[in-house]
Amino acid sequence: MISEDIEAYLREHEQKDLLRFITCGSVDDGKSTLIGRLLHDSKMIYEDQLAAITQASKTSGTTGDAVDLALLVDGLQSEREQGITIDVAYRFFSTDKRKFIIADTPGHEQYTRNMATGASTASLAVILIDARYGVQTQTRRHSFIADLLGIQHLVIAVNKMDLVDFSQERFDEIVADYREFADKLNARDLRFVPMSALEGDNVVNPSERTPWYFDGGYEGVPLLELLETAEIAHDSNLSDLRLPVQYVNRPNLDFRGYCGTLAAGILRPGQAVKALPSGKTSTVERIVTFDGDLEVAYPGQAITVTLADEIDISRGDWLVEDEANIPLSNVFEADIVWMHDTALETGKLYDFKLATRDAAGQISAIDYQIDVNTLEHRVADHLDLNAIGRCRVELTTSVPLDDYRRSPGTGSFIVIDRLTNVTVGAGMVHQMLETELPYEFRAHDSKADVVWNRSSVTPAMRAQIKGHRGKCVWFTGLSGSGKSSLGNALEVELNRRGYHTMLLDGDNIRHGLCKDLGMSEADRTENIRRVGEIAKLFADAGIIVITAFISPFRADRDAARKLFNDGDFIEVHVDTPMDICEQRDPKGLYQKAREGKIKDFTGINSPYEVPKAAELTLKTMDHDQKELVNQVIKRLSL
Ligand SMILES: Nc1ncnc2c1ncn2[C@@H]1O[C@H](COP(=O)(O)OS(=O)(=O)O)[C@@H](OP(=O)(O)O)[C@H]1O
Ligand SMILES: Nc1ncnc2c1ncn2[C@@H]1O[C@H](COP(=O)(O)OP(=O)(O)O)[C@@H](O)[C@H]1O
Repeated sequence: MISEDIEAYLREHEQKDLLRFITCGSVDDGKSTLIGRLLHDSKMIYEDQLAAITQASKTSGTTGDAVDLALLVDGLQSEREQGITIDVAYRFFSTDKRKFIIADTPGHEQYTRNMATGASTASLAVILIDARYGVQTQTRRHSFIADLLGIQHLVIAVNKMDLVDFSQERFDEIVADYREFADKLNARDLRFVPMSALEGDNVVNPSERTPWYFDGGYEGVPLLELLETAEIAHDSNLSDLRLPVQYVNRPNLDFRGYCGTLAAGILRPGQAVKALPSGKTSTVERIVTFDGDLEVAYPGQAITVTLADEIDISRGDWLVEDEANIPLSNVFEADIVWMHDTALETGKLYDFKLATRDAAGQISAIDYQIDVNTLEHRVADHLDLNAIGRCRVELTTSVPLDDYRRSPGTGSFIVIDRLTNVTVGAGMVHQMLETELPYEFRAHDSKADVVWNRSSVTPAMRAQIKGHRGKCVWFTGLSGSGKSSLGNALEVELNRRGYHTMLLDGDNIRHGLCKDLGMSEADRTENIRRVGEIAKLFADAGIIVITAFISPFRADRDAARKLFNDGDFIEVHVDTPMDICEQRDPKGLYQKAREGKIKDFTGINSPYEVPKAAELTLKTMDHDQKELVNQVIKRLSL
């Protein structure tokens, strides 16, 4: 169609959606051959290029009589690698269903920064594995970097299947290995394809040599189809409106527009918005673009917005929903990829560009460096080129910020050397440490002067030495339901298996830490708050904490849960019916309560709010203790 009706061709292409992906692997894994094949089989190679590589294949190719498609890509690559700065090579191709941009970066460790750059705009990563060697150090490195940059779709292309006789057994083995490692990643969509890029199996066309790939257990589609159908529409954050203002457009006195790329959320005229950090509110009147006004704008679109009121907004400010409550922060944790030969220095003044805002600041501490090959955490006092570390950033002014995983556009930044103006690092915000509420919410309280002192040994490092992470198993249930007995049995079993544990039990804590508290609702809430904090400290020390408290209120349990990372707090409802607890009555408390001698007794004259979303519900009537303990251990996934 290109030659017959170029206009129609372009129109058709404009309508198609675009997938940006990154290919991770080295030439040895068959990466260049794979890219060459995608370009070739989707007819994106010019006739003269094909003629040239056909000729070159005869003289310098490695594929015998067949055309060596790797030459197409490697020709460019060697050129690039001679240069001092190796950028990311972007290649374009398209099929009937989608347009694609491939970010092609070299696979070696010294190109980590290039890979991070390529990955930062990609929605999907193709991770190449040589079927003969399986999951390698570099597979883990590539997957980790892709994951760090928030890529949610990983396609694991097990290449060179022709060299292992298209063995399903080998493929299964690699898939199992990879899955075990991928447990540590956040990516939510993992696909596996057995392939031979060289011979064309399962790249564009389904291969007859892997019938087992198509009969159920696996995706059963070639790589290209996976690329064409990967569900990326919902990857971007459509719920939190974020428009960082790039510049204010004032061509004449009648028009004032705020220009920027919508980083997250959906924007329509009429939307009530608030500017940050000022907190001033207004309503969107028009969404202006080069091609006319829009009724709706989506993330990634460059727009100019006009507002109903004249409020003071400048470059770097954000427009968000008027109801949004976004704290301003000047101290935060971030993962930083260092991109310059001169190492990162803590305490040195750098410029930071956060979305459209410029701010000065310093990297005040490096919590740890992540070994990109083993994913282990190490103590570090500087970061060399290509190193990645979890750092603490302190800006000289408070700014609105997002967590990178929630909104990459407003949760990332670059670090700039103030003297040379060169970009030396890129970062992803992980956590706000010191926040203040913007504008009218600000209040002064005496506790605001307390700073959070950090230790150089981090929870991750403590966990590494212990051989497991700290977690919390939170038993909740009526008095006499069996919390203490189960907690005790669980601790015995975990100890037997070599885990480091600590049991916190209601009766014991109330003799010491909480001896000032009674059984009123307020006192129970304070009791559980303290227990939650203590449990968190133990977990940070790398210990599996088991708590056995009635903890009757849902909000209190949820507050404890919030102290932990996702997956590290396991709420276990010991669900024993009230009449059974009352029959057991080991301490005679139910009887006393019935006689009116105890006021506020849980279940009788004080409420117990049954968990709605506990990780586990245990029926002590139906199973013996050993079985129940095993259920908990299984759920702990240690
Ligand atoms: N009024 C009243 N209501 C409930 N329980 C009472 C009360 N008074 C004393 N006890 C004893 O205290 C234990 C409960 O303490 P907790 O710290 O687990 O309670 S709470 O979570 O703060 O609600 C509880 O222990 P368990 O039976 O092991 O649950 C009781 O033995
Ligand atoms: N799984 C179980 N099946 C039957 N009885 C149990 C079970 N777990 C505990 N019990 C009995 O119930 C009583 C209360 O157990 P306890 O662990 O002290 O509960 P809690 O700590 O929730 O008050 C004890 O007499 C104990 O022997």
